[in-house]
Amino acid sequence: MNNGKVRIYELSRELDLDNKDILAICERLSIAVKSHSSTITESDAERIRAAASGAPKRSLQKPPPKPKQKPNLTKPKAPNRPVRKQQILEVRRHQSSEPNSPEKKVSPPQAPKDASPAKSPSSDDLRQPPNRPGRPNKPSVRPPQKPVPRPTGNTNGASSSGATSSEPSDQAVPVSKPQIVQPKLVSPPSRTQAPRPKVARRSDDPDAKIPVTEVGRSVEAQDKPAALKAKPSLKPKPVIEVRRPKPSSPTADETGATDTDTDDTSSGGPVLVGAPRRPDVRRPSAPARPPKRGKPRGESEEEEMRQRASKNATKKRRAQRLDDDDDIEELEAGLSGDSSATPISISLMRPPKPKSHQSQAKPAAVKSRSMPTRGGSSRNNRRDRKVEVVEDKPELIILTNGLTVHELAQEIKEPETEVIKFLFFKGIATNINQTLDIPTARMVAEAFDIQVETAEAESEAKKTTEMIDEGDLENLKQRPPVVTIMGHVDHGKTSLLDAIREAKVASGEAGGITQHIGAYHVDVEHEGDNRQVVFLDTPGHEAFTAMRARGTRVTDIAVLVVAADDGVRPQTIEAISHAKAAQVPIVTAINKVDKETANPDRVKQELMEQGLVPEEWGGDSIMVPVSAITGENLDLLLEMLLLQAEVEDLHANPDRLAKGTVIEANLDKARGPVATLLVQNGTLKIGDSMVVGSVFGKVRAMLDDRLNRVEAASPSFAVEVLGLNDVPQAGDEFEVFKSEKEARAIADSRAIDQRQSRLQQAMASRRVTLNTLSAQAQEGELKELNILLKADVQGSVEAILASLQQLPQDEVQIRVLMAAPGEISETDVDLAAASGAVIIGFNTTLAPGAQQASDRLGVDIRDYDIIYKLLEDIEGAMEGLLEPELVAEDLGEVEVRAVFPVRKGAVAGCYVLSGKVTRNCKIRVMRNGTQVYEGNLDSLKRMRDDVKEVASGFECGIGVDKFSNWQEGDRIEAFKMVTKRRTLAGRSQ
Ligand SMILES: Nc1nc2c(ncn2[C@@H]2O[C@H](COP(=O)(O)OP(=O)(O)OP(=O)(O)O)[C@@H](O)[C@H]2O)c(=O)[nH]1
Repeated sequence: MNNGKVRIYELSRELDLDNKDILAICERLSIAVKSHSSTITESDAERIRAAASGAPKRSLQKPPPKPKQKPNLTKPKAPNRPVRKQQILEVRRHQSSEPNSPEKKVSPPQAPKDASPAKSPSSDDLRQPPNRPGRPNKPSVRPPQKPVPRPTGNTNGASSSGATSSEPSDQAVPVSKPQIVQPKLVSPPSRTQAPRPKVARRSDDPDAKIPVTEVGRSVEAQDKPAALKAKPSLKPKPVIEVRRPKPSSPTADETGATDTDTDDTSSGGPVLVGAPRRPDVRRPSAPARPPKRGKPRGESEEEEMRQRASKNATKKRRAQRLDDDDDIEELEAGLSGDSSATPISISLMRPPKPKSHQSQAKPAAVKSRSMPTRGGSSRNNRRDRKVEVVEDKPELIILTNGLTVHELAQEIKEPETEVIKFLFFKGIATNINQTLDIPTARMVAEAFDIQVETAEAESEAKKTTEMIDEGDLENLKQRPPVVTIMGHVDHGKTSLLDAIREAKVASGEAGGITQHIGAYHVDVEHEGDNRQVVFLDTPGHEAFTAMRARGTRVTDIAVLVVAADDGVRPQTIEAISHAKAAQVPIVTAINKVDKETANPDRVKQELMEQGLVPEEWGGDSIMVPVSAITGENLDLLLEMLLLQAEVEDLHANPDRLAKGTVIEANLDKARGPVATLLVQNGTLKIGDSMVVGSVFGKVRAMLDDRLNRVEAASPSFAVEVLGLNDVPQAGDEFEVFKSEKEARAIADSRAIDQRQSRLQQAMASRRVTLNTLSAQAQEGELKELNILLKADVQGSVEAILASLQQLPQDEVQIRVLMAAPGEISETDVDLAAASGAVIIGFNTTLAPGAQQASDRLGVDIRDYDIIYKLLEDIEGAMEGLLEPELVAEDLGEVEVRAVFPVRKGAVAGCYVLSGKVTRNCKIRVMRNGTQVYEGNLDSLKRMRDDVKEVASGFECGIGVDKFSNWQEGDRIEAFKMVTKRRTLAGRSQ
């Protein structure tokens, strides 16, 4: 002061203001001053003091809670004010962050231009880190700072120790570079006590979880805009640690669950300050991905991360919408074994299709058609190119009758063309409307790997059980056993049956007269009861197979007759097979034990080889040594049959309409159609309306085997029935119906079916005929070789047929009338004779009578045991059917040595070089290697005489009517045309 005057610069020093600030105040207060050396009155000085008291001071280092944040007031005035300079540096560093920095997004500050500090190494160091995206802000190197009191007055005395100390101090602190972190602004003391919420909150990134850590607070203060930091009332911004959401717990993430997330430290330390935050793009667990094109690496990573997060959120929402979360989880698990990485991986994947789409993607019915092994490659190629909706091929079809090619193709799910093609290769020309019989249809189906069962076979298997219905179960009563006698020829079947009948039937009948009706029932005393056994009388051996097969279907027990002196023979084995196939128990009668040569033990031994082990040898097969002549053990045999019947537990319901089987049938001249019916269930009565096969009948009369008229026939009894409209076939089933009308309707229906079947068979037969009468045959171009093939086994048959197909059949066609395993029978000879066929046997024998028949009918029977010999003969036979061909046969060679003109022309004087030349032979005149004539030799002379031929080494004269241009040196080739049998091989060349 000076005489009540105060100079401006003194006042500025007093007020710690710049002179120009004082001058400005003076100007504002209209105090006339010129410079800082001007004087003013004390009163003006007071006014200035008062005015200056509201103005900001040059230093911002004032104690909290009143931080000075105005940039224009924080401009450093001198290097000795590092605190202010560092404060400004801090503000500038933050404001100068890159545009994409999250800080700017959160609170876009306006960087104060005047806050730029003077360039200094320290400021440079501090400026760099925050501007690098993804780079940690090094919060850990900055200890939590406490407010530093604003330095007052001289700051030169500031020591570095004070700067590094974390203790609060009221003294001015000359801050060295590390201390410039201005902890006061970042963490005011009042805020250090603030509770630190442990609640993670969601940032803009829905997946980010934001726990709070104390460490990050200093970082927050660093990065916060200065204007924001200056707000006294500003609550402490928590340092936010962005953690990756747990991919395996999307639900918790969605609901903001925090208890688990706050403990997760695997994703790295704090990376961003303030909220909202973005995820740390540098977290270690994030998969390394190449930056996208056209974008800076950091930016692309950030964008990619954002997209991933968005996709992930979308994915989760989709997953929640889907009912089946398991699919999503499975997909996620399948995509990445590391659950921590699944969110990103999932987001990059196509979302799983809904299940409905998946099921439609590969419908079961649609498949690429693969061809069977048969057929040409062209067909396969065609099929491979198209995808069809096909049904699965059946493994088994059941045929009840013949069917057309079209129907069969539908059954086996194959194109008609394939069936037709297959049959064509088998030598059967068909079209889709032609009917195939069951064997042919079976052959076709089996060629396409489909098994075939016929209704007939099915009924055979069920025959014994189908006779009893469920309704019969309550009324079942014991019935006599039905017994069939089987065995080899002359082993005594008839004798045994007669012996039993005579002993058990005739004895009780007047005169002992019985009638052959194909079945007999005998009375047997068994354990005090009068029991009965019904025997089916098998026909003669010529029809043994069919009737025995039928017999076993209706038979409860089979009596196997084996002659004790002959043992097991082929028909014995066949009978065993039939019985076993029908699951009929066998009781063996070892017959003729009365003979001296009888050896029952040998028979038993042989039977053991066939699987029948006698009881006395530890097996379960009943074997009774009997004699039909002496009657020995006949009672024992019957006893055994009844015991076996008890084991079989045979029952039927007599209280119902009858069902059964035809045993025999014939047309009696006096009585009309007659059939022996075996009642297998129910009771057959006079007047019953029945259907037998396809024949209607009304029972007019019934006779038993003792010529007794009977009114009713109970189960297991066989009766001869009169009253049928037609003769049924043995083996047909019969059934009684309640009303005649119903029976007639069913019979008519069956008759129609049967006629249709016959018609189909006839058409099938005619089809073969049509095949032979092809156009070529009609024109005489096609010849046929009819063959009837019999072989030992089916495999041989097929092999031979396959070989025959290999033979060329362009002109001569092989027509196989029948090919089957088995011996050559008399019937085969008849068929061959009727068809003009040759019988080919392979490893088989002739049935009795077949040879005589073939001799009588002139049928050629060829037997082979080597297949190539068979084929050779077949080929020879085919060649025999080929038209013979004319071939030139050389005779000799003649040289012309002189030409003699004659009246009509010229004759050649020749010399026979080789061979011979004959009159009327054919010649070729060759001149210099060229043929100049070919024709007949008309005159041949030796000397002046006509001769028939001239041999080699002699001269001769040759004249030709149509050729006289002879020249010396001509060569004459003499030859003749002969017929030769053509061969298949030659023709085929
Ligand atoms: N010694 C003796 N001879 C018997 C016996 N049984 C049958 N024979 C004789 O054996 C021969 C054949 O008897 P069949 O009863 O005709 O034999 P089969 O098995 O019925 O013959 P096929 O009807 O042709 O199959 C006859 O000459 C019988 O006399 C027996 O027990 N002892």
